[in-house]
Amino acid sequence: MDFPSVERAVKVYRECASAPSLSSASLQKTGDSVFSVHSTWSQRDLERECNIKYRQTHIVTLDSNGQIGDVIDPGTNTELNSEQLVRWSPSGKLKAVLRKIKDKKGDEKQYLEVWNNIAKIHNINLTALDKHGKVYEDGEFGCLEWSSCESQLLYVAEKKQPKAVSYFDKSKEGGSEENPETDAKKKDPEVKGDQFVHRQDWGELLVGKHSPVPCILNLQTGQVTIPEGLPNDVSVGQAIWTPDDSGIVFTGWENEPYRLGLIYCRNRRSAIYHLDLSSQTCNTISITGQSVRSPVFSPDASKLIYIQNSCHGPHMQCAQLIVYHWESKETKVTVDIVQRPTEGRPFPGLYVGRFEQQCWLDNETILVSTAWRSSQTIIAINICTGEVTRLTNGPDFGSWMFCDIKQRLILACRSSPTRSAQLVVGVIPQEGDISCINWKPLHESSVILSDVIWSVITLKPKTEQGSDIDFETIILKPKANSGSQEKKLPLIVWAHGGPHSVFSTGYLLLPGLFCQLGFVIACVNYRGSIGFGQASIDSLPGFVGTHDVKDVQAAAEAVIEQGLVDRERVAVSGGSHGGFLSTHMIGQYPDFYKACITRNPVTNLAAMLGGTDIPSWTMTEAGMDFDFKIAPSAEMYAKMFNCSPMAHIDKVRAPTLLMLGSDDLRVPPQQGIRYHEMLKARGVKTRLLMYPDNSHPINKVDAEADCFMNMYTWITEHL
Ligand SMILES: CSCC[C@H](NC=O)C(=O)N[C@@H](CO)C(=O)O
Repeated sequence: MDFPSVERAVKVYRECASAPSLSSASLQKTGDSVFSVHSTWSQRDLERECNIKYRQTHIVTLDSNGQIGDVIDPGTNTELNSEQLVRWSPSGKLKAVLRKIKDKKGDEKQYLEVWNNIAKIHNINLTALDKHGKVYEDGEFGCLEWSSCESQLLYVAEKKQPKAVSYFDKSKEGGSEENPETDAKKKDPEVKGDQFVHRQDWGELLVGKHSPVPCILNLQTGQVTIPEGLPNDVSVGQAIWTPDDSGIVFTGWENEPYRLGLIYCRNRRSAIYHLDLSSQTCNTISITGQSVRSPVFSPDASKLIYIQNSCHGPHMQCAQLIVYHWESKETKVTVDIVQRPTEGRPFPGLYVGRFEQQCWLDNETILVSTAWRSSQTIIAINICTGEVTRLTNGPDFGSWMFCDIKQRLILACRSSPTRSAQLVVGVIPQEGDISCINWKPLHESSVILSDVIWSVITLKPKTEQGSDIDFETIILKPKANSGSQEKKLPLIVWAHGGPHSVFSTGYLLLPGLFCQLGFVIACVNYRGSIGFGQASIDSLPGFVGTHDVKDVQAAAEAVIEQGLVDRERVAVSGGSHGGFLSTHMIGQYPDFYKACITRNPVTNLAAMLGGTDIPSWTMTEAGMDFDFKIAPSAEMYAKMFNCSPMAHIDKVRAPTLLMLGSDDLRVPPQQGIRYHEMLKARGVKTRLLMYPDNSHPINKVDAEADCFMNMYTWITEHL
């Protein structure tokens, strides 16, 4: 078959990959019925080989009926290159900015700035103060919070460690014997012989983040303090002020007995703490032995909410929403885990990482985005009754991210497989059905794939698979061919990672690209994906390599049955656990798949146990309980090996492209390297691409673009 040329693929990549993705967006009230919307975006710059960040501002007015009036785009897009965190003060009059700048010597410095509407009014060189290490700007621990009186800022930074020196460092000798007291005052404490002590960090994408502590900057004095009374052996993150600024509340993750990688893993043992700043006493608010996160106070300060799920088992789970009454200290589960959604009660449960800073519609209702089958949807939760109302459910956009709420004006970002991100605003009705929102776009999507159509099909596993849990597949088809019988198209079957994650019907870059180039794409949300109830998640551990494999195959067959696809030209793709599935598919269905492309695949769970930052994952997914002190037996290793793609290596015939990130701590590159070597030794065509300075996602701009072109040439050569 004639595939579009490589030049055409480059052109399509340039177009589709130019779609910016939203980093953050917030609403500010700037006058009577006038709001400004500030959004920051990230966009690939193929010429500079980096992601650029820029800010966009829109003005939204409300009419006399309180409905959206005008949307004004003053056209003030500005590139940002040094802002790490931005936070508006409660009054909206001040803006705090954490900035990272390289000095003349090339050393990185962090500054905390405060701006009013005219100019910068404070600039504190945090690096020079030397009270702590780097400030955390990530989505797991990071925070930047104004006290209610707007005179203090709370953030999280790496705890300062005593300087480690050699026993043989002569420059450290001398002074102390002559005048130990004055010398000690001059110098920070030094520890001899600790230079090479291993300090464990929080793993993949959190490298160098070991021991976060809360830090308070007093804007009047310019001084930073690290509060006393913090619990031992706990990593502090997501810190907020108590309503009267007398204390702080934060999430504390246990460091002991050792840290397990945190990113994509919402099952780490943690607790919500309250530290009283004057008495320096710290108490837990949540129950122990759970995984909790994201504490937020209600506007009237009477309630604190947070998210909770088990710290055992799968790495992503359906969560509970907990309400803690600040005065009475009573705790209530207001939204519980949903095992199986039903037709009458379709809400599949909560799958939430962190609440937005402003998530309260009023003192009873919060707004949050969550996975809902194959979509990402915004829901309103009445925290007193636990009632859940779905606010977004239209046919055109499958992914809705809640951004901010001011009064009843809601800001959201939506996308679909054929339309890249678009900011929208709406007014939540004061009375009646709160889901009746007239959404008004602030701009057009920057990329529209007009040659692609998409749909979602629901599939049930066959009876012999002993389960009645259904699953879904998102199908992308080239429009030109979608109704005709003329020429059958090649199919790429795509499996997501996790395994407990999900493809949502938002903008999907790689599937969209291949569809633009004439492929039918099936993105399979096999059983175990999030958004389908906890029973679906729990059905997979112990059956990886079987249930998920069968679901992926059933999805491929179902798409073929629709008559559009040539069953002789089917390829499979996926990264991470999706790579585990891709390599399983070519091992278990060697006649069916004609090519395989895979990113950082898990190929042998037994071998991965000793190399990954999350050894717990390998045991859990193989169906065994993880314990921090477990030393697996030969039987356990056998179990892990037997459910791995490597156990099927002798049957593989499909040409296989492996793309590996050299710095991946989650799935060590050796997983892919060994698989590649085994294929080579068996005479199976294979190619391995190793991307330096890339980790699990392989998302540096040049690497990602190269991955796509190699995927395209590999598939077109072999289908
Ligand atoms: C021990 S790594 C297992 C696979 C990994 N799971 C969690 O980190 C994975 O599949 N990652 C996904 C993200 O969820 C990916 O697509 O990279």
